[in-house]
Amino acid sequence: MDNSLPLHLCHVHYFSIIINRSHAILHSIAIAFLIYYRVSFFFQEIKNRTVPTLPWLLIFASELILSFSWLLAQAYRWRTVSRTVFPERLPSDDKLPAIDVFICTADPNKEPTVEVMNTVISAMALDYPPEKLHVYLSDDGGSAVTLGGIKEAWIFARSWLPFCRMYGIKTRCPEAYFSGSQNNHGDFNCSKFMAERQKMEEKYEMFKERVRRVGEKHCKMAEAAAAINNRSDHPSVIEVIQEYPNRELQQDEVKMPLLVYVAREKRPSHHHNFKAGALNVLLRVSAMMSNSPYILVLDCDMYCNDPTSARQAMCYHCDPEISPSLAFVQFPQKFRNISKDDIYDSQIRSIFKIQWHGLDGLDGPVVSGTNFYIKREALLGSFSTQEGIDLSVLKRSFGESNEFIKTLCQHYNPTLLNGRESSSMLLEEVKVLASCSYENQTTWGTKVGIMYFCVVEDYFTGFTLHRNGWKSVYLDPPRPQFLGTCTSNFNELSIQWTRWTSGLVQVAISRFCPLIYGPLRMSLLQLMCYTELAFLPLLSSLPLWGFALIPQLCLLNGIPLYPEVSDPNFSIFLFIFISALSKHLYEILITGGQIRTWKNEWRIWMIKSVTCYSYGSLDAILNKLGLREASFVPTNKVTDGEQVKRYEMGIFDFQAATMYLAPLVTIILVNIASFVGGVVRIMVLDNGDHWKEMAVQIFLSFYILITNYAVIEGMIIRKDKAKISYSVTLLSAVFSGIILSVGSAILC
Ligand SMILES: O=c1ccn([C@@H]2O[C@H](COP(=O)(O)OP(=O)(O)O[C@H]3O[C@H](CO)[C@@H](O)[C@H](O)[C@H]3O)[C@@H](O)[C@H]2O)c(=O)[nH]1
Ligand SMILES: [Mn+2]
Repeated sequence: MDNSLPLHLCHVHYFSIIINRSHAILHSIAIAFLIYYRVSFFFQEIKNRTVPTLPWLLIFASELILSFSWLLAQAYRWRTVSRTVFPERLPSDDKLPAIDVFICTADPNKEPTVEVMNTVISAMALDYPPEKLHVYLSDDGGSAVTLGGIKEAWIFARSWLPFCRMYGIKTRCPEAYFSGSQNNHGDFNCSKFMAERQKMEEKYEMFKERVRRVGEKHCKMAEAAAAINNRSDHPSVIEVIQEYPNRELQQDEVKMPLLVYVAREKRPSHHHNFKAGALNVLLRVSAMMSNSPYILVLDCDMYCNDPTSARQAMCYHCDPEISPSLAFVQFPQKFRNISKDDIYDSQIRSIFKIQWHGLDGLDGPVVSGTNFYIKREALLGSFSTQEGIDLSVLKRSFGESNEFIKTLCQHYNPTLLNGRESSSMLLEEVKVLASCSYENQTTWGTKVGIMYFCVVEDYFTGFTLHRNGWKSVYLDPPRPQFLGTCTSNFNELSIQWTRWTSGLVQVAISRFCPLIYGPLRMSLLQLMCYTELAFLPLLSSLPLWGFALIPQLCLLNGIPLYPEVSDPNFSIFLFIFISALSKHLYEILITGGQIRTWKNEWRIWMIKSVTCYSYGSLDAILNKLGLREASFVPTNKVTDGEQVKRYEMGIFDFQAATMYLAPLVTIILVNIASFVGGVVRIMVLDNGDHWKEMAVQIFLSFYILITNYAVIEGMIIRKDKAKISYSVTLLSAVFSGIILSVGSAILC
């Protein structure tokens, strides 16, 4: 390696910085004018006021909250960067550090085994020395189907890995490779390659067939055993799928990474802490078996799409200058099933294309659940330098296992895998580490490992790491390193976002609230970003409810809340509106989006704010009051053909729980009523004199209606299965009637 050449480069986006900062200044000035306009109302004498105080106050509160949220979000725009790496400059293979890959799965019914095994195989096929790669699959379902599946995966991988290595295959997830287009054939068109490929494909089909049969067999057995649900009640099962290297390799033998199946013990009496709990078990089990200094975490549906990600991440972890404070390298979540329209913003565009790049210019992105290479030491600490540290202190933190505590010392080398006798001892020890009572009276999940506090373990773990002074890096190379399946229907999306927002708000309203827990421990800008995320659900849902109801109720009752069109103050509102829309459009266009992306993002933001963000916030508040328990319902990865088709065609699928639809439809009905009512009122009652005063409110209703035209269509025009059902519309009509009458009585 030539030491003079850097392993990576960081590009600061100066142009964006100039635009962002100038825009932030202009927009702030406009907001200041708005506040002045609203506040001066309260200095008028009460008898001169033409508008009741309550609606004025409410709409002002909505404007303030939204402005505050906007202000926090400016931190992401302060210093945007992107990065390039040079993996070819890494030291030779024998000097590379080892990596453990953690893959989590929870339910073979929602997470098809073949898909999970594709992720496992793609991870085994990473372009990294196989003796330095160890793949662990955590099965929270404790399912025989998954165990059977992983054994089949091992067998298939024995032929698949050499094939990929030999022909330099880039797409090493077999399903993606065989279902892909011609460009997957690589540079090899020779007949030998084609014949090999054909053979591989047959083997892959056989593999799938065998996995399917394992599934069927298990299904029958479970039926026979009266379908005892042992998902939440079973002992731990840990199996090394192939012991390696427990003997000398034969010359022609394929070098394979270590593959381990781990189902931790589950008992109804013990809280299992969802994915965070599973990852902490893997942290302990892997410490005994391979104890690699770096860990790649993957969701079961996120396969490695480019085998070079490990080397790319090592360009940072192996750089002695930044490595000491670097906790993890995060890759974006990307999805293979994003449609052109992406009506639900399933790709979470702004997070992965804008916000994380912004954080990368500060102290680094938030842990994003999957696709990150994290340093074991960042999660567990390292105790080599602190000699004389009391063993009992370590035990209080890490639990009773002496063997595990040994692994925390630097330069510990797990040797237990060698030899049959020691390996059965090892399996006994790891069973203890995977038992559900192991963490009792320890600091697992509170101080060490992945954090338990909320269901967004990723956000909270990232927050804790940054608060402890660690940094992170965001790497978004042109070829997606990992590809997953996104939620592509409204119901799943709502479930997922309700879970996320509930977790985030849980942090926001706790003692870990970034505003209390963060200051002095991290930079102001980084803190603003963590605050923005934690409060996002509240800061979007509250004002959006305000904007969707207050001006409308006032419009129906002839109360103006905004300046007249001819009033100079009108331009403040006009400016803020146009400034917000055009800045958003600018951000989308420079990151490769299109105008329709812009339209879709506005719509889904409005929809999510009044549905899942609201429910998530409520859930967190009830949780805080002790009225509800946190839950982590994994998303369903089994796709329904019709739903997929609708998503691809950009048609909303309203086959969702009434709970998610009702607020949305109610708001639309209120807006239709106020728009029609407002216009009629002005035309008929006021002979058209008052339109100037009411113009903004009429426009607001109109804007909400055209943006959400899809909902109106689903309610009135569509006849298909996925339209909004009459019962939902009827229920919402009742709600909107109540809102209109009670609201008018209170407000006006
Ligand atoms: O009790 C559980 C629940 C889930 N999982 C696994 O966690 C992963 C993520 O679950 P998924 O249902 O796919 O949730 P998503 O909403 O897609 O996950 C996002 O949000 C989660 C936090 O809510 C993060 O953990 C994920 O990494 C992130 O991709 C999957 O591999 C699951 O198998 C478990 O291992 N145990
Ligand atoms: Mn997922």
